[in-house]
Amino acid sequence: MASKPRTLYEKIWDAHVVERQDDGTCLIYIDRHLVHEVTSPQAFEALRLAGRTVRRPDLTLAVPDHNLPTTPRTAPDGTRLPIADKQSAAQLAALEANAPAFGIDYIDAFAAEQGIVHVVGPEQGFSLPGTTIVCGDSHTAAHGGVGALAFGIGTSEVEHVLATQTLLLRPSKTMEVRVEGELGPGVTPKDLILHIIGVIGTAGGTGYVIEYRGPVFKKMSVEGRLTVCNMSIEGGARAGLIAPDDTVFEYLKGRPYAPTGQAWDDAVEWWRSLATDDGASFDKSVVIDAADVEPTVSWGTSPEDVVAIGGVVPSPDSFSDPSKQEAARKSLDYMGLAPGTPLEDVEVENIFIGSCTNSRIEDLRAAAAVLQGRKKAANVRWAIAVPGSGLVKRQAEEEGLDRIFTEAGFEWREPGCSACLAMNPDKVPPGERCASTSNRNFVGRQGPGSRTHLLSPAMAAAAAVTGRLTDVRKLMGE
Ligand SMILES: CC(C)[C@H](C(=O)O)[C@@H](O)C(=O)O
Ligand code: SF4
Repeated sequence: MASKPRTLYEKIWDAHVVERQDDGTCLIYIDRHLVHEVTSPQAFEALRLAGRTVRRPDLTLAVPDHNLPTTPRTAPDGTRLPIADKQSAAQLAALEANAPAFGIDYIDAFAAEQGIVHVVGPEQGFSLPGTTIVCGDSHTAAHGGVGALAFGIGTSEVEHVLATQTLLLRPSKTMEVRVEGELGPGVTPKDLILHIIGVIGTAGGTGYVIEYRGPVFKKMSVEGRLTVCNMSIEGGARAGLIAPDDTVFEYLKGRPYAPTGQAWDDAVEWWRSLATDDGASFDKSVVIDAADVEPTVSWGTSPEDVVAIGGVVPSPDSFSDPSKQEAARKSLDYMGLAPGTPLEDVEVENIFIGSCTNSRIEDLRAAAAVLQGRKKAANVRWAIAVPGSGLVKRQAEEEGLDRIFTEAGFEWREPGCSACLAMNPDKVPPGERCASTSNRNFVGRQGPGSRTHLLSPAMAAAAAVTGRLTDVRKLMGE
């Protein structure tokens, strides 16, 4: 008898069930565990107190990112500079001590490979198709871009995975986001995922794992796929993933943690078999026409508060749901915006190009293409470009992108989470706006009182040049 058609998610899930309980809860094997400094100290401490070891240190990789300053980490004479903030320093020191104590691979703050954990995983070939990947971090969904089932976990689960290499989980429902057609010029994967979240809402994916399907994703680079999957959590989903294909295999081949020789060939054969079967059904399906996606920006304090750049700040009354009306009123008050204002009239004082959503080489290239031969506007006080990893930084420097950024008036920084969230010195001052390529525009996200507008790297570069939110297509080909 032919087996029932299954989705990509179901195939990965089934391949990792260690034990299934009567109520449907499963003990799931975890293939890869990424660790950063913020959510790991208590987990390691708990292991220590219980006298436990890490079950599979070889499947665990640690790297600092959130608390690191992005200014130079060493003095000109090579001395390592101290971290001023006490809590940050303590968390970084804990990771630095815990990794060798528990025998875990550790990329330290001074290594060329250091970077944001979600940039480092795929870049090192640690994140592989068909694997289960966890990290004590909500944006772990990013790794779904290489066809992994990847999701964020809490600190107590970090401890559980460290100790057992397994997790107790209930299966998720399946959701398909199918994008038909082709994205237009100047419309990027970031615009697409902002648009998708605008359509489904921040609760649209709750209880689901999303599979992004359709011709747009087949043509999309790995970098773009990581951007899309990264923000699945902003649509409420547990994880997001895209079927692995030759684009992914070519990207991963030869990377340090990727399999080699016969093991590589065997892996590719299995990876090819993971695509959702014809006839498999999803619990929910959303269809998006790529032609409807424009360069998109956020106006409020939730990632679903998005509008095409040619649009206006919406009126709270335009929402039918009374709680959304109230939320929109509060958002607009916080953001200092009046309904009806054209987005292109909104001035920005800060530009942040970075974060695990948009700090890969393609993102920097897209921003640099807009900035080439141009300068930031006089009202733009602070503009920073923060590569997602030391390897991205080096590649960008080899291509001369750092000079394009600095000549345009940007600061060229060391890798880290930076101004994505206010856990390190990179902050947006109260009341100021930031055109930001990150993934969250929550109240206070980039510093107390900061006002975030989410957008793509090309759009952030356009905003830097004009000092206002700007349709990048107007600057293209000029
Ligand atoms: C600090 C960390 C736990 C947090 C997360 O889980 O995502 C951070 O990375 C974020 O983006 O808000
Ligand atoms: S870059 Fe931002 S979203 Fe990504 S892990 Fe760091 S803080 Fe979280």
